[in-house]
Amino acid sequence: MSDETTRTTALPPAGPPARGGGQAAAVPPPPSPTRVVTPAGPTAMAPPPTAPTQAVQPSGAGHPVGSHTAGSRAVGAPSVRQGDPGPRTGQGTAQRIPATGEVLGPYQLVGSLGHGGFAHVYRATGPGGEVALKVLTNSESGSLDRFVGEAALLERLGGRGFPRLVTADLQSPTPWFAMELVPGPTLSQRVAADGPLPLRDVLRVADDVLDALAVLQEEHFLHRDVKPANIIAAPDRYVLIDLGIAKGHGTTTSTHAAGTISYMAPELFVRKPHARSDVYSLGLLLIFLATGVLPNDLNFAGRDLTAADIGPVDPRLLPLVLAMTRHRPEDRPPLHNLSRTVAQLANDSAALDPALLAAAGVTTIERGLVTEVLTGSGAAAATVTAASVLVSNPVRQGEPITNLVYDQQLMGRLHQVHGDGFDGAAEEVISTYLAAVGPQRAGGRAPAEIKDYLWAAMRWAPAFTPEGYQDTFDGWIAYRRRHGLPLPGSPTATPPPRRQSSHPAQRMAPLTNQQATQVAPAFRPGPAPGARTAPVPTPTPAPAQRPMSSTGTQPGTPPQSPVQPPAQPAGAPGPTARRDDGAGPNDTGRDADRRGSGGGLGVLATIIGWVPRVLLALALYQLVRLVPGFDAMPSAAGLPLFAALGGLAVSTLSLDPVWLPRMAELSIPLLGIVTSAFVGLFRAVRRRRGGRTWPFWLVVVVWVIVIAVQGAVGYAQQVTQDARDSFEQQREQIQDDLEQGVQDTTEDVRDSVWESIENALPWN
Ligand SMILES: Nc1ncnc2c1ncn2[C@@H]1O[C@H](COP(=O)(O)OP(=O)(O)OP(=O)(O)O)[C@@H](O)[C@H]1O
Repeated sequence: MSDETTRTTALPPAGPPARGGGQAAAVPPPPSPTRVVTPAGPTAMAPPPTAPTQAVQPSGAGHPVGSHTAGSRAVGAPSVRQGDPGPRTGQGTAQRIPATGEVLGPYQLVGSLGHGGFAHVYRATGPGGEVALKVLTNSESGSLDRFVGEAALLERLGGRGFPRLVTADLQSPTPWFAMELVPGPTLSQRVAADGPLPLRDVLRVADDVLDALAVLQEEHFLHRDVKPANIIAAPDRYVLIDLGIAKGHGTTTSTHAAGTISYMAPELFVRKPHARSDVYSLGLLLIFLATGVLPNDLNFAGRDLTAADIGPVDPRLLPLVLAMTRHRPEDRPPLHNLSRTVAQLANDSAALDPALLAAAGVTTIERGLVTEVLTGSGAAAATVTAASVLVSNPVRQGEPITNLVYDQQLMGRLHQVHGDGFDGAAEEVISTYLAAVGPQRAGGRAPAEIKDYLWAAMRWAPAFTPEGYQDTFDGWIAYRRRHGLPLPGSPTATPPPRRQSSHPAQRMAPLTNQQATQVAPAFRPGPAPGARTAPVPTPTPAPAQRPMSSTGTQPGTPPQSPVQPPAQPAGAPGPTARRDDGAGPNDTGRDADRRGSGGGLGVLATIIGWVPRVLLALALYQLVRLVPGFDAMPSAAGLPLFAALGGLAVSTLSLDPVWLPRMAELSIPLLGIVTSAFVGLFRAVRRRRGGRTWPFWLVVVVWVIVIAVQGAVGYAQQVTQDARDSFEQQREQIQDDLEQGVQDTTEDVRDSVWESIENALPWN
């Protein structure tokens, strides 16, 4: 657009040497080794700034040319946020998508290269030749910051492993930046066209991407969206693109998990980026390149991959990809170890160094402090892409349901029903889940719509139900029961083993994006089309929201809840096991049962559920009373119930009646233990978690200790008093004896003196 005020930034011909071998560029070297900023026009050249440095800054009418700090490095988002008074804020306004032929700054758009949920990328011609021109087309909150951040980071990277930034106008009503045009298809296009790559090419991709990630790591950034569509296969190298959601290590400022779900590392689902999160995605990418498919349902498996999870892959590659995709990020090898392993593989080295693939301590560079953080939500890229496969009512980023993919409880259960081939049970699982967490999470969407969205987001292909079973929740339960598989809600629930069914139809090859797009809208014949438009009902009493089949499956069998944790073999770690510890914020199974208890039984359950809590409070109160100084507080043990129980205990155990108050006191926690155990039994029958008796046992133990200490102290006091009394007695006795002795002696002396005197008198 000719009326746009444009800043043109001509960068030096080359930054530091490209680690990824970035020799070839579609953009010829710019005419000046220094950055040139012009207010307008493709040819106008402003005087060079005072320092030969690069900076991406928003420009425009509000910013006089050269007002930015010369010599500063990448400054992007902060400058825009603080100083942009322009007409566009990037929030709340729809971004225009430019048409081919339009002019942006000095560039004319000659064709589309592709687009994501965030931006459109065009082939454009301008001064210096052809460029890839990226235009922000997403108007959601934070998009502009993200876009500016991407341009700033590209500039910092200077073409090392990534396209080199050429020019930017980030303050235009249609923000854009021009970068080096990397010729070639993306790796997803290449695999779609040619099938899996030979090992040699897979290793070259690994080598180049590892180099690019190392450069990023030096800048303390993660890419967070390593996937085939984000790597361009140039004739001489593989170039990583799309830094839109790159983020400083260890930051959790984003309110959304980010990345493309199929390739996302498990820790990103809980928004805890790790320095080795990209390693995980790259490991999956290599598997995809080598086999043409992604391993099945990784995100919620909660364990490391095994060879059985991966299609036929060159045995030399296997240890590498298994190490890279370890579930715990700290178990994955660091980048430099991986680079060395890849080099060994590429050189056909006979002996791989296994130490390189072992878990290694976090390196200094990985621990690097966050100095720059690109702000903004990265979830848009993944979720909008996934949502876009829905034909009608496309899901938009920001809808409540887009966060459901990050709910481990729900997704763990869906992963199970899907894995068993019972996609038809999913709607029931979802509706029960919504009844538990609140229908607002559905954002007015019907369970069928949500299911479609989740299936598309997870790239899950339609499953085939085993013969002889109905594709319903009840059918799933019947199937699991028949095959001796753990059932939902079993008290011994631990994660399910990854089951490779012998049923060929149940082996679900993940789809490519394209396949998912084709399949997802019509993947399931179950719900009638009308059902898709029926929104989830607004809150109604819990019993009405409970799906019919969750109240019973077969005559004489306990009811199953679709989102209850499944029973699984003991010892296996995983998402379900984590849920069972009861500490998770998404303990929807419990909630579901709480809310889903029907009618009078539900009220009864609630009342019974509170009895142990009241008893525990009373028992703790009594404990406090045992502390010297607090014994003046009124005792709950005097209540008729406890007094009667105390009396019963004394008579049954034939104790001294003096123990009556103590036994009444002790009856409180003991009654708590009994009621809690009963509640546990009651809940177990209703498939809920058992009652907890340990707090009462704790009270009893403390009570016994306090009483024992009190007894010991009392005994010691008694013994001391007795000893003191006896000593006193003895002392008095001795004193008496002494006094008597003295008196006797005195009398004896007196008598003998008198006698001597009398004898001495002359007249005697
Ligand atoms: N430098 C480049 N040279 C050539 N083609 C490019 C370049 N950058 C991007 N493309 C093409 O444009 C497409 C979209 O680019 P990019 O992934 O950066 O957009 P996006 O909107 O950020 O996507 P996403 O939604 O994945 O974040 C790419 O798949 C690629 O085909």
